[in-house]
Amino acid sequence: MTLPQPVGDPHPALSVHRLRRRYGKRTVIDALNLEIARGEFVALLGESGCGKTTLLRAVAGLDAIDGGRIDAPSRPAVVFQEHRLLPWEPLWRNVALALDEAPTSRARAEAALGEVGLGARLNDWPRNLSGGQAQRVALARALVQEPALLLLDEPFAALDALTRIRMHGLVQELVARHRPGVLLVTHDVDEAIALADRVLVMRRGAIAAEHAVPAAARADRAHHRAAALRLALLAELGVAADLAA
Ligand SMILES: Nc1ncnc2c1ncn2[C@@H]1O[C@H](COP(=O)(O)OP(=O)(O)OP(=O)(O)O)[C@@H](O)[C@H]1O
Repeated sequence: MTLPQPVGDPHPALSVHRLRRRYGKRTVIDALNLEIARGEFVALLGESGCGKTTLLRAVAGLDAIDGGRIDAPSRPAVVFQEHRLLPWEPLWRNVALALDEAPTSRARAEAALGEVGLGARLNDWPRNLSGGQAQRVALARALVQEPALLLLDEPFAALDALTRIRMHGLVQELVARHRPGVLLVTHDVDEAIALADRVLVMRRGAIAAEHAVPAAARADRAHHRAAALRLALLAELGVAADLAA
């Protein structure tokens, strides 16, 4: 007897089926479907107000939904645009608190801070950190939980260009080591191409387009395949092609 073959990943990091979210009478997310495999990096682009943050907050369990289903194997970890560190706790405790006071939480927090290059600052305070360093702590706090799904809501948007490039390198390293599924919300087309395996374009509350990112485009932003993808994404985002040159 031949059994039917399963479709897609049998144990995805995230599965969203016909999600709906309303604010009052306005439908902001409408019948949205999304699946992210373990170890897959997905970037979500879309013009302001199309519903990206609403989707991310629903997936994080921070907001109610009005219809459909969200399945994730465990609680996702989230990094926001602001670091959201507790100013009265030293860095190691800011990270350890994500582990609900497990007996090993201090050692694990220290290891996680080491991974983001802050192993020498364990007892320092959030007020003494630069914006990039604070986002490193936020990343350590997310990854120490060993999440199956990592949600990144424009985590580099407030950083200067050089720090942002360094953070891209760090995130690539960390994701390669920990292999969570990742959903990155960003406004930056180049950031999406540099980091993601797959880029989604959201429009009016649903996924309107989807592109796999060729490895050559990810590795080299000057590669012709990166340029072609960039133009296609900008066109889908409604940015005129002459601006994209
Ligand atoms: N709490 C709320 N109450 C009412 N409307 C809301 C609320 N939160 C968001 N909205 C509306 O829902 C729509 C989607 O908002 P959302 O923040 O998800 O967009 P976005 O794509 O993340 O935008 P941006 O890129 O500017 O962050 C917007 O029109 C917004 O005004």
